[in-house]
Amino acid sequence: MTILKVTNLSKEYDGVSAVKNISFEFTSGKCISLIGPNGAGKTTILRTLAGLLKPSSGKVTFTEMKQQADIRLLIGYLPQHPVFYSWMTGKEFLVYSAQLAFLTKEEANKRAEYLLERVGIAEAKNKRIGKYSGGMKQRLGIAQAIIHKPKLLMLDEPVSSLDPIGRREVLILMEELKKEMTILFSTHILSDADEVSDELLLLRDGEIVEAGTMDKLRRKYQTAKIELVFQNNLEYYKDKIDTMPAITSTNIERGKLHVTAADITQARKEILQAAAVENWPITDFTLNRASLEDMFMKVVNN
Ligand SMILES: Nc1ncnc2c1ncn2[C@@H]1O[C@H](COP(=O)(O)OP(=O)(O)OP(=O)(O)O)[C@@H](O)[C@H]1O
Repeated sequence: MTILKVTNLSKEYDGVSAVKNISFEFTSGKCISLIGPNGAGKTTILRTLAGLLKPSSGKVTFTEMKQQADIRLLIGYLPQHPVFYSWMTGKEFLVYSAQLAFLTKEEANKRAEYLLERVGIAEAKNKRIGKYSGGMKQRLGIAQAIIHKPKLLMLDEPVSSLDPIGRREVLILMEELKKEMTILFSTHILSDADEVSDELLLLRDGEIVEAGTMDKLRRKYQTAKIELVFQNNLEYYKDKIDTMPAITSTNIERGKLHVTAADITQARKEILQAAAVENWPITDFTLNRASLEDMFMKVVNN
């Protein structure tokens, strides 16, 4: 079931066009990532969906929202740089946040205890937030964002500022939470998106350049890379490989011939057949798939 529908959304800041006429919709229960380089418009989209920014044009519709209902009841939002009162303990902070969300003191207490467990920081509940690690702060921020049981949780770059341990903790938490709610999060790292999201929206300069599942993207963009080392005459073999139908590009770097191709099986076949027939002096043949980051660069720079 569709939970959110965005139609022809645009946002301009004093003549700067940050989001340009984008449309998409989400099905409930999915985890969707907004991916794009710096300045692509991720934060602007999230802030607009959260009701913190007014669109210049276009429409955001939450299908579950009753007329006159407050959008904030449906959404939990964790900004890229959340601000905490570092002198408060984690528990005090959540109780305070729950009371701001109109829970009674007793309910707030119960919800805070539950969420401290849920996000895995119960042991540190009476420690001051100033003493928390980056990963713990981020988990506390997520607990605060879901204090009022929203249907849609939006996280702006939730793992970008974390070290590998903190990053792992938060990605695991997101993996668990996505069973309970729809999650939309932004990142500029494709491998994070690959790990937790079901669907991706790839942005460049305020526009959606690709949308769909990671598998779809892989099929469309992933290229193979072959590295070859020859005993001699590198240039000669480069010219030969260049003319093969499956090969996209070749270049020589530090004594190695780097070859890219869309169809790895076909490329390997063409090279190895020629090598066998003409007895090429190959001393090394390495086959790699391009990394996710290579793929990201390809999509955003297209
Ligand atoms: N308050 C503002 N006033 C003017 N321009 C802004 C403002 N906020 C963002 N922009 C511009 O809008 C564009 C999109 O910015 P936005 O922060 O949404 O991108 P982003 O993808 O979240 O980037 P990052 O990864 O750096 O956070 C950029 O060109 C940015 O400079």
